[in-house]
Amino acid sequence: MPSPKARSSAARSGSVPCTGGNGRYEFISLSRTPPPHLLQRQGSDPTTARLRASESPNRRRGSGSSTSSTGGQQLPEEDCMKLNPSIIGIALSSLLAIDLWLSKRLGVCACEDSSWGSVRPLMKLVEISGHGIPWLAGAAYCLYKSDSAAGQEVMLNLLMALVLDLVLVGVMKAVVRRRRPAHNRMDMFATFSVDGYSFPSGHATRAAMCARFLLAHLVLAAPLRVLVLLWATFVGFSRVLLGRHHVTDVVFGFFMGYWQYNLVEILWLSPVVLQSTIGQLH
Ligand SMILES: CC(C)=CCC/C(C)=C/COP(=O)(O)O
Repeated sequence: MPSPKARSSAARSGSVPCTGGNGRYEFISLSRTPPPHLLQRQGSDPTTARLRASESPNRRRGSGSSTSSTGGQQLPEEDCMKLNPSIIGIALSSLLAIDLWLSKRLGVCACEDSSWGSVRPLMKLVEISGHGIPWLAGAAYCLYKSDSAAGQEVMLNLLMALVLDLVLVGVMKAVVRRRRPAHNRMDMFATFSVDGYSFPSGHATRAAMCARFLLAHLVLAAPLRVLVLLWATFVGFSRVLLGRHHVTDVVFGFFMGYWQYNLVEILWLSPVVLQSTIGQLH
């Protein structure tokens, strides 16, 4: 019998124990060609037959060209690479499971019968405050009413930012196609077809982007700055409470909105650029 130490070192080195003709255990390597007397017996040994059956087609074909060295042993590259995706896969599915569980637990305003169903109307008001239509209409109205060049510039760029946000979120939703939580009631007003999808939360991206925009260009008083930050956080949180989104949709949405504002700053439309563009059009 091999000692436990020998057994564990065999497992590490990728060899399997099998009995030789004299009844003693001999170790054969899975990645090396075994001696002929063992090769003959492998077909009849159930353990080795199973292991051979689970070998990759490349290895079965005897392809020795694609190898990498691990601990002195030559292992096929594909075996080394399989390890990482499985670790990432396990981490991702664990995160997904936690996300689903947490989102379900937090969806306390998903319908009137839910545990916090009585505050659903309030949550829906918060939802409207982060909806695209009031923001687009508000920015367009302020642009129309503004009589200073600086005010018009800011409002025009806010409009551009809102349209950019709708486009980027729409593309992302269409690519990822994550379904909304099962407990969500699809009773939102004015939605695009991609809003049937969940990832990322459009309200969260808009809230994060608009909050940065307001803090940078409009709101100066400290209490109002705090209020803007609280509003953005609450808009994101309300998405999960209403059962509209998973937690990860909102967290990603906040990051995406924050990053979108950087893009808005890069693409900023200045009056000089606008005038020269209009001049070229004429
Ligand atoms: C019709 C317009 C102009 C915007 C749609 C806004 C909307 C309904 C986004 C969906 O947000 P969530 O992804 O957070 O549910």
